[in-house]
Amino acid sequence: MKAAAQNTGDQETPEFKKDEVVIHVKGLKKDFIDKKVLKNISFDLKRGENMVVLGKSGSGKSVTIECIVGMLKPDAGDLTVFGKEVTAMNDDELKQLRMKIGFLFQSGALYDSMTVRENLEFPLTRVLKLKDQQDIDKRVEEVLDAVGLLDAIDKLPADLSGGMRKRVGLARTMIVKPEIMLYDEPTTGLDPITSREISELILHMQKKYKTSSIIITHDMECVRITADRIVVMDDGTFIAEGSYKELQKSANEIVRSFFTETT
Ligand SMILES: Nc1ncnc2c1ncn2[C@@H]1O[C@H](COP(=O)(O)OP(=O)(O)OP(=O)(O)O)[C@@H](O)[C@H]1O
Repeated sequence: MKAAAQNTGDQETPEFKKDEVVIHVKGLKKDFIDKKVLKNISFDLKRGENMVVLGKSGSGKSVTIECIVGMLKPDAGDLTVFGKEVTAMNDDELKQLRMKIGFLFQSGALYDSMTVRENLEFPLTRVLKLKDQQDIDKRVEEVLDAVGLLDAIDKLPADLSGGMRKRVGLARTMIVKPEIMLYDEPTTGLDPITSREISELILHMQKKYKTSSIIITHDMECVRITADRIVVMDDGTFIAEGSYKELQKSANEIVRSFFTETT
């Protein structure tokens, strides 16, 4: 059997400034009426880096991401994306920001009545407002090739497996070449082999498009394959940070509990 790919942190063609910070978070706090959800979150995401966030259900992972894209307003702390304070952005600036950030939701969220090609054309014509059909065809074919699904170009989502739909969802997000990718449980609901394929694809897309990513997952195989760096969240704070190998040996019981099934 082929050995699974693993993130070595090496970039194939480092055209970008090494160590450039794309997301800077310091002392982030967010309360809801009866609950302090984010108590003190700080991290920097660097260009081209895959950062995995591990944490129990309800620890505040999704709330952190919702603050980053300006869907939720933090109560305190610094939060800059590409050097700009998110909380100070107006609607236009937020719209611009969101064009540079791709989300991959659990469902993949494809339009059922559209073919794969039409699903992929949609962000090009609606978001990027492209008109040149040759350019559109080229982009659609390139991204489908990257996810290994060129043969499925004229199929409807209903004719694809769950793993294939997830691949098309990833292709549809990547087609606008977002500089930052946010993955919320990308392998949930998939069998182990398909999960591994999706994880390897996330790694492949990082290398091909030089994206910076935050990956929320409980799938430790996905963590092992994709992560340059892992942060562990518990009760609204980060309690540990390191590589897979480092955290696997952690003395902290909560941190180690994530790794017990795979060691
Ligand atoms: N809009 C909201 N209003 C009130 N409470 C919220 C809101 N969004 C999230 N919460 C609460 O914040 C806490 C953290 O939620 P969050 O979705 O960030 O957890 P999570 O770590 O992503 O969990 P999971 O792994 O289950 O997705 C939960 O107690 C949740 O109920």
